[in-house]
Amino acid sequence: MSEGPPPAADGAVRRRRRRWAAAAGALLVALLAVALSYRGFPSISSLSRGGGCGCPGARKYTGMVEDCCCDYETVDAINEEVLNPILQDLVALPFFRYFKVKLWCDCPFWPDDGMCRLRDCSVCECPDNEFPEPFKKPYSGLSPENMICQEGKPEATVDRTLDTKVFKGWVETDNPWTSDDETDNAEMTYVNLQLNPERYTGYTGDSARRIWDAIYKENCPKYPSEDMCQEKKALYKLISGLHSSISVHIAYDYLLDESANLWGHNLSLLHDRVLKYPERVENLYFTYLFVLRAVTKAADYLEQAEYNTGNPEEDLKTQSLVRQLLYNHKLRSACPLPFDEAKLWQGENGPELKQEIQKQFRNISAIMDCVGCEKCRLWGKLQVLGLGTALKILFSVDGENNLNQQFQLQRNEVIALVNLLNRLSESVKFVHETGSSSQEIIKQQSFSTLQKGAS
Ligand SMILES: Cc1cc2nc3c(=O)[nH]c(=O)nc-3n(C[C@H](O)[C@H](O)[C@H](O)COP(=O)(O)OP(=O)(O)OC[C@H]3O[C@@H](n4cnc5c(N)ncnc54)[C@H](O)[C@@H]3O)c2cc1C
Repeated sequence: MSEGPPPAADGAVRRRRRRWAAAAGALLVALLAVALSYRGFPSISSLSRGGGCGCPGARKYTGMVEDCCCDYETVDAINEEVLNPILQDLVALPFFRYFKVKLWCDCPFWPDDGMCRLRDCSVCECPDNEFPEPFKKPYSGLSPENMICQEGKPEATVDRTLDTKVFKGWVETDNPWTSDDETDNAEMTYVNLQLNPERYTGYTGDSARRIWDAIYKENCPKYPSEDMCQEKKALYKLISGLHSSISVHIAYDYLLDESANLWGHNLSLLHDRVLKYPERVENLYFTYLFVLRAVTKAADYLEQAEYNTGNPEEDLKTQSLVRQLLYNHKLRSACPLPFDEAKLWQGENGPELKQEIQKQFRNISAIMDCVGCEKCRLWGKLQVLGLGTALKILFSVDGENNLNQQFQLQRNEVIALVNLLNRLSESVKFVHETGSSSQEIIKQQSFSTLQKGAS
């Protein structure tokens, strides 16, 4: 009697094993799909969102950006080919790299916020010798007292080093959409934005959450239904789009290994905070188009503005890049009206609604003084001023929809506006480039976790 199975039976066993493997594979895929949907992943069909073939990994966002006049494909193409390269060069030039800001934490809402007091030196509890020497190096422009007050997080500190270039002043004018008085120079300092990239700072927990909660709950609640008016919906989307962009920058430049001071992309953070929620990506594109519309609407004003910093070569370059940004032929023909602001404030109660929303936005701007991390406060203030400037341009000071003769921008508003556009452009680019690959990485991670669990 032979001990092993006959050759014919051997083939049958192999076929049976293959069938079992196929069935087990199908079961795993089904389990994976359930697990992914449980974790809040969009379904495979919603991944393609009208992208044609519906294959996972295919481009996700197609068609018109909601409430805008330009589609996702055009935004991605124009951003990558035209806008991003111009903006990247522009923000590095002297005119756009120095931002005037009141960094003192002067929170009007939570005077007892320990986090805020501590970080701004009212209470300095950490002894200087707690900080390793290499941590101090990049911040040599700061006084030792300032170093003490960063709770061991030097990456959250603003580097105030400036070069010796001088500025030619612009008009001093206040922005009605923001709470800071932009004409008041007391306690204002200049910051070189190039030395302070927006990135991971370690600012998390209750303090950060409280800021976002206050912004959303009290000042721009998520629109509950289709009934909500367009203007309130737009305010929510602007803030949500800005929030997405901040999260994208944290994910783009993340401290991966603190002991080795290793920085890099954190794709799972990008996925968990932004990509997992299609609405957050949509709001990012919305905010980008809104700000782009403001920049192109103010084209004549911006073209004639003074970009003098005392460095003729760099200033000529600034002027030339500003013109390229404003009058780019590709942009003008592909996306002539990124957002149609004329549709807003048309109802009977338009003027009252505008006052209400202006007040809410001013409140949001005041909340920036409560952000308990200096660098986050810097970028929070800059970007909120940038949005306030876009709102001022689109719905100019006296409520007219057209820019009137008296319309004026402050230099700092223009700096904030262009730097905000650049931040949004970077976020759109990163989301577009890594969107589908990060989905794949997360899926593979979930798949191997599932496999480990099954074995
Ligand atoms: C003005 C400001 C600037 C900041 N800048 C930085 C920075 O430069 N670097 C840094 O490391 N940290 C920064 N932070 C902190 C950062 O934004 C997060 O708060 C922090 O990383 C904790 O993240 P989280 O996962 O708790 O969710 P959070 O981002 O704090 O979100 C809180 C809640 O808001 C909702 N939410 C999240 N995203 C959106 C969205 N796009 N649209 C609508 N709702 C949303 C969700 O319900 C979420 O649970 C900043 C915070 C603020 C308020």
